[in-house]
Amino acid sequence: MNPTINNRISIIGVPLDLGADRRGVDMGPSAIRYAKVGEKLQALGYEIDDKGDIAANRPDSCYVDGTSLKYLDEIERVNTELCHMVAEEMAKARFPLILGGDHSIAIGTISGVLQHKKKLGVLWFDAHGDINTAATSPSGNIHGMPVAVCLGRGHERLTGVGGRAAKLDPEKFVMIGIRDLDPGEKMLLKELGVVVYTMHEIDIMGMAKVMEEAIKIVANGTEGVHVSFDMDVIDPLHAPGVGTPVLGGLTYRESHLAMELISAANIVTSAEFVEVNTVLDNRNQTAKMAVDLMGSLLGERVL
Ligand SMILES: NC(=[NH2+])NCCC[C@H](N)C(=O)O
Ligand SMILES: [Mn+2]
Ligand SMILES: [Mn+2]
Repeated sequence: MNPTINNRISIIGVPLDLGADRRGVDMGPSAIRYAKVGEKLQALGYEIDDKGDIAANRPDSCYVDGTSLKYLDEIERVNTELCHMVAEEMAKARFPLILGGDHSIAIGTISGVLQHKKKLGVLWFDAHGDINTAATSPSGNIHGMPVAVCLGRGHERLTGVGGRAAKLDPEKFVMIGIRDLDPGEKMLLKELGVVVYTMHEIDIMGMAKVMEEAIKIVANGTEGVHVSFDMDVIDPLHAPGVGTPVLGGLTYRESHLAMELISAANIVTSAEFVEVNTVLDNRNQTAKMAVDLMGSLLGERVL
C-alpha cells in the first residue's frame, strides 16, 4: 500500500461530550482551531476546507437513556451524521481530519472511512483500550466503547452506524500507549487478538521499534490507515487538558516520533484527534500539542 498523502484536507469538528463523564471536550474543536490548525496545515502546503462543526446537544438538553449506555440516542445521531460527512469528503478524494470531542466519535469517523476503504488499518493511540461493551463498562460512558463497536461488538444501534457492511479486521488494529484497561477489556482484547503495545513495551523496545512493527502490521494488505489519537495517551505533564488522565504516558518526543514515522511511511489516509478538554487544560497547552502532532503526522520536519 502506498496511498501518497492527499494534499487536500477537510476538517470536521465534532463538539460532542456525551460519551464522557465530564464536560469540556465539547470545546475541543474550538480550542484546536484557536491553536491555529488551519494555518499550520496551510503552511505545510495543504489546501484546507474547514467544514465547521456537527451540531451536538448538551447533556442538560438531552435524554440519558439508561446508565449502561449513557446518551445512546444523541451519540448514535451525531455519529451517523459524522459517518456521512466523512464518506462524502472521501468521495471528493479529500483527507478527513476530525477534531473531537470525546472518543465515541471514532464510531462515526471509522464507519465513514470504511465506506471507501474496506480493508483499513488502524493505529489507536490511547491510555485506555476503549473496548468496553455495555456489559463490561464500569461507567456506562460510550467513549470507553468505540473500539469494541468498530470491531463489531456492542449495542446494535452503535455497530449499525453507517450500515452493517464492513467492520474492521482486528488483525489490522494496533493499540499504542495503553496503560489502563478494565477486566472485561483485557478479555476481549485477547479474544480478538488485537496487537497492543502498552507503555511497558514502549519503555523496553523504544518508540522507533514499536512504530516500525506497528506500521508493518497496519500497512500490509490494507488500502489505507486511520490514526485515532486520544490526547490522554500523552503524559498529563504535557497534555493536562484531558478528562481521564493516566500517569506514565508518552513523552513529548515519543509522541512526535510516532507521528513522524507514520508520516515517513506514507500510509495515513484519515485521522482524528480527540479528548481535548479545555476546562481542564492549561492555557490551551493540550490543544496546541494536538496541532503540533498533526503537523508531524502530516509532514512537518525540523530541517
Ligand atoms: N476515550 C477515553 N478517554 N476513554 C476512557 C475510558 C475509561 C474507562 N475504561 C471506561 O470505560 O469508562
Ligand atoms: Mn483515553
Ligand atoms: Mn480513548
